[in-house]
Amino acid sequence: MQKLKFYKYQGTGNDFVMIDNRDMAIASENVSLVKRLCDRKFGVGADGLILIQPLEGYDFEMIYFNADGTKSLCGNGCRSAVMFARHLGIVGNKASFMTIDGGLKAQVNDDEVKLGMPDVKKVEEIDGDYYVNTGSPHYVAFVDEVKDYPVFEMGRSIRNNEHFAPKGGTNVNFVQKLSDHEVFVRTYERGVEDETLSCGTGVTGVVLVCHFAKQMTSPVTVQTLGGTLQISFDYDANGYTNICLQGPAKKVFEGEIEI
Ligand SMILES: N[C@H](CCC[C@H](N)C(=O)O)C(=O)O
Repeated sequence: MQKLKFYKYQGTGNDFVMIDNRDMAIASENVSLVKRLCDRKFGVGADGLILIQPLEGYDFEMIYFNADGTKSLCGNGCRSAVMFARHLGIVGNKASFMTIDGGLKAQVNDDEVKLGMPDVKKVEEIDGDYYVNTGSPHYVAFVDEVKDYPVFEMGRSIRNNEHFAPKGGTNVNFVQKLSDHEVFVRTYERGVEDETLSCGTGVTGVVLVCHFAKQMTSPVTVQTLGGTLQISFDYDANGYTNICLQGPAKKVFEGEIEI
C-alpha cells in the first residue's frame, strides 16, 4: 500500500478530488483508482477527479474524470484546477492550461475564477427543447418551478435516451427564467449519474440557449443549488465567442489516502 496526497475542492458545490500529478505517478488510464477515490462511501467522495500534470507550452495540463471514470470537459473542474494550481505555486492570477477540449485561459479574481470557455457555433432545437455542446453535451429544457422539478428521474431518462447513445449520452439541464438577466438551473450529470449542485459547462450552455430561445443578453446570472455563477458572451453570425464562466472555487480540505 502507498499513501496518496489529495486535495478536495469545490466550485459552486461541484466537488472534485485534486491530485498534484507533476511526478506523473498516477497513470491517466487508472480508471479503477478514479472510481474508488470518487466513491462517497469507500473513498474520498466527489463528482469527479482531476490530475494536474506538466505540459510543454502551458502552465499545466488538467485531466478530468467523471466519478464513473469517463472523461469530458468540466467547467467547474477547470475553475477549481486553476485555484489549485495557484495554491501549488504553479501559477499566479493568470493561467493557460490544456484540457480535453484544447487550451483554455483563466484569471483569478479574489476567491473567484473567470474561465474562458470554448467557442460554440450553434444551439439546436430538439422536440421543443434545446441541445448545445459547450465542451460537454447538454440538453436544456425550460420548466416553471425548477426547485420542485423531478430532476433525477427526468434527467436520468433523457440522459439515457437512445437518441444520444451514439454520442455517449448527454447531461441534462432544467432552467427557470427568473428575470431578463437571471435564471435558476439544476443539472443531471452524465458520468456522475445524479444531480450535481452545479455544472459549469451546463450553465454555460443554458445561457447560450437563453439567448437563442429567449433573446436574453450578456451577461446572465445563474443561480444553482451550489451557488451563483455569471456567464458572459459575444454573438455574431459565426456563433458564440468570448464566452466566460465566472464563480467561486475553494479548497475544502486536504489529506492522504492509502491506495
Ligand atoms: N459530466 C460532464 C463533465 C463534467 C461537467 C460539469 N461538472 C462541469 O462543471 O462542466 C460530462 O461528462 O459531459
